[in-house]
Amino acid sequence: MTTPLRFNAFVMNTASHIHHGQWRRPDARQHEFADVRLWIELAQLLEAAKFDAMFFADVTGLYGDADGDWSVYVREGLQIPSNDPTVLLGALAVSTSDIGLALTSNVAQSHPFHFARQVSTLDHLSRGRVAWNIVTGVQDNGARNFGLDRLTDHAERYRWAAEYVDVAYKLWEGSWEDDALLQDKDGWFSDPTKVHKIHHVGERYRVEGPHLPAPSPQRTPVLFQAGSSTSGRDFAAQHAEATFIIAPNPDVAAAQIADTRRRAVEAGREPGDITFYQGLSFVIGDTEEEAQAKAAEYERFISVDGYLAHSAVVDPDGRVYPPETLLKDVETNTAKGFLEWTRAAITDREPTVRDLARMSSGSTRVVGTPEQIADRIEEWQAAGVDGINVINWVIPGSFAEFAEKVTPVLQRRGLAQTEYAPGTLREKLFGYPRLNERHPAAAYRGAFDAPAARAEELTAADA
Ligand SMILES: Cc1cc2nc3c(=O)[nH]c(=O)nc-3n(C[C@H](O)[C@H](O)[C@H](O)COP(=O)(O)O)c2cc1C
Repeated sequence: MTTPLRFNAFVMNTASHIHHGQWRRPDARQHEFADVRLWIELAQLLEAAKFDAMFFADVTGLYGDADGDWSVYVREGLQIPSNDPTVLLGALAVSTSDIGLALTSNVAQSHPFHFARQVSTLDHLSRGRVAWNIVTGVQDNGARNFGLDRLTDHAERYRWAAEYVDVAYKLWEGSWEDDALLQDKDGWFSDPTKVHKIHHVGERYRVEGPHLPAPSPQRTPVLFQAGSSTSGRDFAAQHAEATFIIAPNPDVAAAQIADTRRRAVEAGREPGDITFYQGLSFVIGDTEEEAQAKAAEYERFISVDGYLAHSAVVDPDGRVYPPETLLKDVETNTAKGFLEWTRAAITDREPTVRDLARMSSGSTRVVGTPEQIADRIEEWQAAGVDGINVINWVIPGSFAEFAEKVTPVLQRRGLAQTEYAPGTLREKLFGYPRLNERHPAAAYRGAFDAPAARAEELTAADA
């Protein structure tokens, strides 16, 4: 029995997200990203094709030695200008009914009390379709935009993330009991004995509570995570319901999936508690020759400067390493997972920073007919991948073409859903409404017994 894979449209609220230079193509409309109609049109196209979610990446600054020459980002529209995906998801929530809405937010950009409230609000607005891609950030400039001197050290970023999600779990899962909200026009709006302060006191945060929103359909959003270093895998193993990887090939993916699932079991979860989404982009032709010709056409628009800048591997002082630097000589504080993947994929020699940049653009590209693309996707599924984050070349064209030509082939093979399951995003993806009992957030259900007031005190006051 073939298991359908999950398909997310991997996008960003900017003109040049991953495949830099493609916004210049005549058929590209990603430069219209500030116009909500572009996104509503795309969301409805994806929903008609039964995509599982729109997955918005996001960053809070510029890559590389942005305090040096950062003109490349501005020239290339490389994630600047960019708009906030969290705000955009509100508009998409009211323009769709079933597709998931995933946003990326890093732990330095928003206080967890405020972020938890934003997410609960979106989960209410979308009737339970929000997901959060937990990231720790990758940019010195992105950190300096929030008062830090530079990007926090890699290991410390994950410790920070652990406290951040702890605060959010307490607010989402523990502050309000399930039957606290009454809305009784003859009595109380909510039962004060069932709404609790969380009194979080930690290394980075002190949060009294209670959570201001009443429980949303999912309470905790579906939890994605992106980060593939060993620290990233440990974090994913403990917290993620789904993790986003961009492995260079199915063998490297299989090894990472097995390792992360092993860590999940060590963390008290089950191997199936965590799913894996591989990032892939597609060049589709009715014939192999047509696909190859289209790939050559995309190559014509590629911005090498953009790829080098985006994969900017910076040294601890924030200086971008020269492209010919051997990766074994690189000491970086940013995304270590990409280095590990490059070194796992290129084993006949020591790879360089240029190899990493080239891999970022090419290794995830699948070129062929719809049937050949479906064959490749089956190979990734055989490696243990549960879903695909579809990376676009052009918006909306890349997704329109995938939906028209590849999705029907996948559906015929049982590799893509033909209908949405009922319920919230978590129910659609995993078959149950709340985080399961093995997730650390579950420990906070009923954990705060100091109600706003004791029932007997209130009864007396009421008398
Ligand atoms: C596939 C993938 C996608 C990522 N997307 C983002 C993103 O959209 N925004 C962001 O700030 N960081 C992103 N990151 C990096 C994360 O911030 C991560 O927490 C970390 O800094 C790098 O992860 P690693 O060193 O564990 O691989 C991504 C990392 C990976 C592997």
